[in-house]
Amino acid sequence: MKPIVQINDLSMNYYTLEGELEVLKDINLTLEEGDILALVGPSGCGKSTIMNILSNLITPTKGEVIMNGKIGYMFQRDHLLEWRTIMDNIKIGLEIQKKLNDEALKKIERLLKLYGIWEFRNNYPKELSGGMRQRVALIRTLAVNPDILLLDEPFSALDYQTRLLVCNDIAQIIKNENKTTIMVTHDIAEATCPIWQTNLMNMYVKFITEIIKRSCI
Ligand SMILES: Nc1ncnc2c1ncn2[C@@H]1O[C@H](COP(=O)(O)OP(=O)(O)OP(=O)(O)O)[C@@H](O)[C@H]1O
Repeated sequence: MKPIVQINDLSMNYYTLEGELEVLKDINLTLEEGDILALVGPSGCGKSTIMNILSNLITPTKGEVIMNGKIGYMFQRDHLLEWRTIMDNIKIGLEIQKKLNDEALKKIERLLKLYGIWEFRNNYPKELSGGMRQRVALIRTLAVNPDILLLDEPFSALDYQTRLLVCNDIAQIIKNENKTTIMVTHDIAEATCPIWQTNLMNMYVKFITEIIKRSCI
């Protein structure tokens, strides 16, 4: 089977007035469809740098990244527009891409009903809890039908208790929708949350140990 994500000998150096900063060195990995990759490491170890390279925002110093599919990006904060209803927030990506057709609307309806947001579709973001808002943000990302999900610390804006719940919640949705996912977190507990792990049969969680080791030196 053709890998959906392939990273070959990826290195990234930043050049600043203070000199050269080597952030990533010779990273290699392959993801098949449905795999989940957790990039775990403390602040400053290069997690956002990898995500920026994967989403083509910056060019690596060396190596190549092959993404065989459409990318959906979910950020730390939900970035819901407070003046739009939940439904209008979810539709926004499709509106921009001019792909808001009957099929897309049916998909949104299915996701909203399945993941407990349907009753809130005409509410405004401020009327929802932090966990629900994050679920809405994920549904908005899924609505444009991405093949590869990039999640950048998706739970870090939530309080600890909500985080535990939402992590399971989001993991379950991603598992159900069978999306190839790359998640950045500094929290090992988050990366190993039970639902990611029970998925070991058809998905797996990898740790980029090079990053963890390098940043702990
Ligand atoms: N544009 C840049 N120019 C110079 N140095 C940078 C640049 N972007 C990031 N860095 C440095 O590269 C290192 C890795 O940064 P990066 O943001 O990728 O880490 P991170 O693991 O995502 O951190 P955090 O968890 O705090 O977001 C840090 O030392 C940072 O200061």
